[in-house]
Amino acid sequence: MVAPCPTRTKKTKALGIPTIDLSMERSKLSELVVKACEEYGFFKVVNHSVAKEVISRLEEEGTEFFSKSSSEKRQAGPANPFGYGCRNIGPNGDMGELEYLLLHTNPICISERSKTITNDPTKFSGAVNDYIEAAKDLTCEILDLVVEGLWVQEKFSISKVIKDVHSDSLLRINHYPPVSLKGNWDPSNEIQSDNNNNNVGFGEHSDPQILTILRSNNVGGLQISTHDGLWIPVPPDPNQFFVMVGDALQVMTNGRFESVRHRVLTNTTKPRMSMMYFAAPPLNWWITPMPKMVTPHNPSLYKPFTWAQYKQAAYSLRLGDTRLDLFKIQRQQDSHLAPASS
Ligand SMILES: C=C1C[C@]23C[C@@]1(O)CC[C@H]2[C@@]12CCC[C@@](C)(C(=O)O1)[C@H]2[C@@H]3C(=O)O
Ligand SMILES: O=C(O)CCC(=O)C(=O)O
Ligand SMILES: [Fe+2]
Repeated sequence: MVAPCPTRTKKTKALGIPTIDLSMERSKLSELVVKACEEYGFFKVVNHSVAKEVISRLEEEGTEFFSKSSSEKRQAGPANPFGYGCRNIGPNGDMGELEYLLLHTNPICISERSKTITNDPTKFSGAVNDYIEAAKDLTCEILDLVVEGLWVQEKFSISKVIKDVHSDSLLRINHYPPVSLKGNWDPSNEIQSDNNNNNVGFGEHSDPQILTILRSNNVGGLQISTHDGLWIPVPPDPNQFFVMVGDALQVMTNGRFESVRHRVLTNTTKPRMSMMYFAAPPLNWWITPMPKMVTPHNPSLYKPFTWAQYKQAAYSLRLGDTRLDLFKIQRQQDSHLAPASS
């Protein structure tokens, strides 16, 4: 038997994460974006136009908030689903080694929620709103490239649903304190560990939305799963952004893109802080494949559903569940085959 060589596998795969330079010529750029979405559902963007100061202001607000005492932080919670959450993820018993702030991106919601988060709500909401605007612009730029690269009908736009005032996009700031390897193992809790006994900060899942824009400090832990089920560690890069295909974009491309499954393992010595912008349509928006993605040879794989229906399904399930299965159209693929003889 030939044993696999773990170092080699890790190195080769780490190099495999696509990096896309947004300053490139547009037609080549859209081609590369589509290729990365098809192959990994994940890529890193460099040469984006988000100002460093917009990133550092949100980072400072996050650091200040998470350094408060537990009782102060709990005043902004519990997360149901918005607000401060600690270890509980979602309503169905999922747990992770993290604490977080989950916010709706509507400016009125931000301004109300900020009052429970900090003594200087104007400064906090200013930093959050500026970051959201920048992340939204980056998302729209990428979605326009997706549409161009797929050669879908002229004038078709996914970015317009993200810009809609009723968009249901979210912002999450995650903080993963360092956790020693199995150090505080407690038989009563539900924290899982991977095969190497690393603690799971945020369990395996895909994001339900259209696209996620992720940025973290210089502490690693994020891993993505390839289509063949291998976990690839993503080296952190605080000045750049990572882009993830979500379930809704999988449907819009009729399965040509697949949402990327990902997870976060905790570091043993350093705290990780990450910020995610989850780009979503308005609640009443129908999620269906784009016109050119459906042909007689390539019929729709999914029943039509609204974003509200999909969210309801997501919140009724566990973090790691493949919720899109609920909306798949079952076709008799092998109907031309003779029934198996008994
Ligand atoms: C366990 C859960 C947390 C989650 C809602 C869910 O029931 C399943 C999806 C989870 C997720 C993953 C991406 C970000 C997030 C905010 C979302 O929209 O879906 C979270 C939800 C959450 O933390 O509330
Ligand atoms: O914290 C991270 O790096 C990723 C978290 C994540 O996947 C999420 O919040 O959906
Ligand atoms: Fe995620």
